[in-house]
Amino acid sequence: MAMLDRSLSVSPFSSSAAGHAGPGLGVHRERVSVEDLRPYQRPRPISPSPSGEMGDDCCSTQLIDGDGVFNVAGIESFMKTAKLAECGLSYAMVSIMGPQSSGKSTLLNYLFHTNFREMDALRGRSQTTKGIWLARCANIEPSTLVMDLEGTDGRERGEDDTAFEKQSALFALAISDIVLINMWCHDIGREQAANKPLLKTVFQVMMRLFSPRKTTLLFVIRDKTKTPLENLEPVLREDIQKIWDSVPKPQAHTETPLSEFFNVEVVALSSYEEKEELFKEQVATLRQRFFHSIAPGGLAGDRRGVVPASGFSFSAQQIWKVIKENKDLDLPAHKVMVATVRCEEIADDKLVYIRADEEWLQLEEAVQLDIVPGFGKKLTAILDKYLSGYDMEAIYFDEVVRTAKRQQLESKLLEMVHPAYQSMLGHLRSKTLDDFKEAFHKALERGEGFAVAARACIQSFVLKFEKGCEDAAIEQAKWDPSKVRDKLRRDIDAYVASVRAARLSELSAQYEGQLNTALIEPVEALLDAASDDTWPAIRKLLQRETKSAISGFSSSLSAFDIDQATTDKMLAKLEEYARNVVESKAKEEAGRVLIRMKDRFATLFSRDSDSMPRVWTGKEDIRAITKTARSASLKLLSVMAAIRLDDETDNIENTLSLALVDTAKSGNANRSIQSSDPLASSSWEEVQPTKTLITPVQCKSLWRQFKAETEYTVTQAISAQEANKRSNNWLPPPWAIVAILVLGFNEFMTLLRNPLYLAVIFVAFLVGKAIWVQLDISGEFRNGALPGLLSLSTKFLPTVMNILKRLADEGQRPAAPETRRNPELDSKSFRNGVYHNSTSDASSNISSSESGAEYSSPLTQ
Ligand SMILES: Nc1nc2c(ncn2[C@@H]2O[C@H](COP(=O)(O)OP(=O)(O)OP(=O)(O)O)[C@@H](O)[C@H]2O)c(=O)[nH]1
Repeated sequence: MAMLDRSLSVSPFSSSAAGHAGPGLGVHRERVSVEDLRPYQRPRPISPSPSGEMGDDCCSTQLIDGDGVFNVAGIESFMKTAKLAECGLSYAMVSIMGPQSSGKSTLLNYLFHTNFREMDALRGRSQTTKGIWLARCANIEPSTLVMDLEGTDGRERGEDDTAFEKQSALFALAISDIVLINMWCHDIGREQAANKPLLKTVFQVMMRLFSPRKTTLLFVIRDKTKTPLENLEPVLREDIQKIWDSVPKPQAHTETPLSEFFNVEVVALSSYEEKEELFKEQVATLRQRFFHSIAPGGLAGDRRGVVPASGFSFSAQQIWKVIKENKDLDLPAHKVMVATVRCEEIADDKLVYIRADEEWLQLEEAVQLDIVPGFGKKLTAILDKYLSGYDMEAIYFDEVVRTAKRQQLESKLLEMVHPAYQSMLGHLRSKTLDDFKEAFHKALERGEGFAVAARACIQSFVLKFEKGCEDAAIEQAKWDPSKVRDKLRRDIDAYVASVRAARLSELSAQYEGQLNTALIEPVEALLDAASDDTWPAIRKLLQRETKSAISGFSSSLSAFDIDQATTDKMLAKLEEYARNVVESKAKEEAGRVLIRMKDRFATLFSRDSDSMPRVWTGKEDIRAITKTARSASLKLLSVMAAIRLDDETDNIENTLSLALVDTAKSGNANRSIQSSDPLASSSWEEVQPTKTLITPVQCKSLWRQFKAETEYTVTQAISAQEANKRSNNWLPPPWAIVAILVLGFNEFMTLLRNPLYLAVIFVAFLVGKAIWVQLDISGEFRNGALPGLLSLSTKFLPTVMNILKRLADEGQRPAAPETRRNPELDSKSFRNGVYHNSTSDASSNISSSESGAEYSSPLTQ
């Protein structure tokens, strides 16, 4: 009753309405404007359009038709026209119930300046409002929606058809903050009051709300009589209480007072038909109570179950659906359900909008191609736009639901934009890597040490990458770029390793080349001059060059900052390379040993100690020369037979010498030794197989081949020597000379006694010598005796004739001073019994020297 008392105390009609219900009453006087207090000019009743809408300008629609069908299209259109979605929670819902043709629509139109259809008074009382109509009140803050319900106890539906009445009552209670109960003044205190069944229905359906919110029931007493309201109100409240008490309640609410569910307010209005002006004034005053109705202390009941305006359409549909299905209506659960659906819708809208967002599409396209400066800020702004949009739209929905849906939206948004972020990081990574490569190469070209340059560049570019990541980061997510950074580090490290490997390889190649130059030709020369000092010299050369290369290589490696083990390994490799160079060269030379041996033999055999070609005159000891030359060749073979880089000693030379040279000397006397031939083996004693270049067997074979191939030279030399001897040995043997002297003593004495004979003999000698030279008798017989005789027989007579003719010519020619010969010249040009001019003399010299060289030419071959 305390509530009733309080309500009554604030009612403009509770005390002052008695007797003189006039304007100026009520608690909201200070907010009343002149416009509001001015009696409202009743709008002309209008007829609903076939679609159920009353017109565009009045912002109203039929929410549920007479058959209980919800007008989804109508309410969506109404929501847009009334811009309801923008109201958030700042709106109030008012509905009116009451008997049919009790002036409900008339009251609403005057109270809220709406255009609900009213009955034409001239046509008599019949049902004008069917179903439930919805309109937006004009010029009331906050936005107020009003529902005009179909009248109760109408003749049109029949006495028993109360299903729609109950459904619409429940619907109105579920969504309204204020429910106006329209009743005739004369029904108060009457047992058969017209609105008693209505109130019963209201209280019954209220029980079906699982957790009802407190609704304000504003009883509007129509056609107020002269009885003051303070007298009427207790009677009315008594009636209400009786009805409440008579309503069957669930166990939980048997003792629950009416005030638990309802704020009861009462107003009384004069008759519109009889006291229209007064009616209007009272209605204008009542209108003031609807201003700021949802503020604390306002007319509206508690706002626990209110759904945000943007969810009103969906909420109303769902409530009506539940009511139609005759299920219990759990308003808190309904509120959560509406919040869930609406927040999802809002979130889905945001996703759809962002996918078509021009700014986002441009950013997404740009980041596919290259780095986008300020990517993080741009994307943050885009995401923020849609997330704040969501927050604004969903702000009035259940916080738990709203937050959960926001998180879902954020996750979806982040999932959608994450590939762009990844793409950005990808560009950053590849750009950083490219820049690193360029800077690193430049640093190396400038001559910076490899390790120093690598360290500085890595530090600088990883820092750059991290700055880029910071630029790409968005505020809505803590995305971790460490994986990409790690990949970049791996790529950089791999690149540095590859450059290091290439540089080291170049460096190795450079020192290897240096070793090749320093070793190959000198080793070849040393091996060519095979002697006892050959391998010590090669060892010395190898040590010197290796030391030099290792020292250079080692200092170059220090710039690479590589570990000691690797450095040692590389140095050892270079050292081994140097050794391999020498060994390879030795192997190569060993492959040509036979040629070398022959060359050496030919050189020593065909040239003397002054390197002059030998002329086999007959004085040379061919056997000794051959032996010396062969020994030298054998020396070559023994030097080439094995690699001796480790200062090792072996017995190869002795073995070869014993087996190949001394065996021949000892001849066949040592047949038994031959049976244990030291060369009948494929390896040398004390020499590792890897160090063996020519095996004993190969040596033997080579020697045999060498001997066979040099034998011809020796034979040629011997032949030449014998030929020379023959050509120079024209004197008869000494015994013949002695015989001649003894036997020819008488003839000699005769000659001495007669000098004329001497002259004749001298002339005969000269003629004979001339014929000898002219005929070149020795030359003719060179090709054999028979061809020589045949040739001489043909040439002899003409030559003799020629000589005689010349003598005759010389005898007849007078001596002339200018043609006198220089006796000195004559003596020079007369050689071998014939004259030669100076030119022929020169050619004769050449020919002579050539003929002298004829003996040596076979040897030099
Ligand atoms: N006596 C009386 N009649 C009124 C009053 N207000 C309106 N009327 C008349 O009652 C008749 C019905 O008015 P409506 O406003 O259409 O009544 P309603 O309750 O909306 O009617 P339904 O929508 O058919 O239920 C009209 O002829 C009005 O002129 C009033 O205060 N007193």
